[in-house]
Amino acid sequence: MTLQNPPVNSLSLDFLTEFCSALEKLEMDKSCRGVILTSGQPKVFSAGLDIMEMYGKSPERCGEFWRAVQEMWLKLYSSNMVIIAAINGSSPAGGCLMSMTCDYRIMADNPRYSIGLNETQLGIVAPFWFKETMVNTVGHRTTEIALQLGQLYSPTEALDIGLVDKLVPEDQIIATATQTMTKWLAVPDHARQITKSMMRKPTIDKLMSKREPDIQNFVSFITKDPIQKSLGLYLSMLKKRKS
Ligand SMILES: CC/C=C\CC/C=C/CC(=O)SCCNC(=O)CCNC(=O)[C@H](O)C(C)(C)COP(=O)(O)OP(=O)(O)OC[C@H]1O[C@@H](n2cnc3c(N)ncnc32)[C@H](O)[C@@H]1OP(=O)(O)O
Repeated sequence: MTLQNPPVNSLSLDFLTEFCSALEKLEMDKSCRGVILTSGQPKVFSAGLDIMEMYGKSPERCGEFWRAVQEMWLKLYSSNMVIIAAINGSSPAGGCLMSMTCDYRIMADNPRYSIGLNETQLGIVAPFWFKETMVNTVGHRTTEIALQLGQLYSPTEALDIGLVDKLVPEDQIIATATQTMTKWLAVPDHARQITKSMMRKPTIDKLMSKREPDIQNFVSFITKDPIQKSLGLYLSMLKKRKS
């Protein structure tokens, strides 16, 4: 699957809806046992959640958006398929979350790229299921530091902490992902799927049982004046950096 939402694959409501429906089709296709997730945009895997979906929007729309974010995470994290992330560009926040839901992460070895959950840098807070996905990936202490600082890691740093599994030159990323897929698909599906579910189920069940309160919590947090102000400042910083 190639992410195509120019310019930076930000995760808007429309894009998330389309992504989930494409993933569902693959999930139901018995002949499809694995997916390589990559970006069709230069330099960026995904810029994370579309900030415009969280800025100046009605509570109803924010709620609809957050449900789609939850759906994307649930579909990816609980997939029966082998999902390999070929991270061919920067992958902050929601982009990092998406990568962490995959079974294996291969990142292009380019020091200009970065990956991490940088929410606190925007004045927002990574919800419990973002946090738990990271704990499940890199452990509790590293997550605590990473989340409080809103740390973005270079590919080498990400490999050091286990946030990605392998670095390769960018032009070898798909070939490496394909070789890795062959190895993962050599394991009998049922045994691998039961094992994957055993590892991830507690986190998935937790969100499933708290979906509505999680949406309410997001809406009440994101629509607060100081949070809207922080997002506005961050957006203008992004635009200024460009000029
Ligand atoms: C209780 C729970 C409460 C809250 C939880 C909410 C959770 C949120 C998780 C998130 O995912 S928040 C999003 C965080 N994302 C970021 O901080 C990434 C910001 N973007 C970048 O750092 C860079 O754009 C990039 C490294 C991804 C790519 O850099 P570059 O190739 O130089 O592109 P530009 O910076 O020039 O960006 C092009 C264009 O795109 C706009 N843009 C970038 N990111 C986003 C985004 N996430 N949402 C919306 N728009 C984005 C950027 O402003 C530029 O727009 P122009 O109009 O100036 O072209």
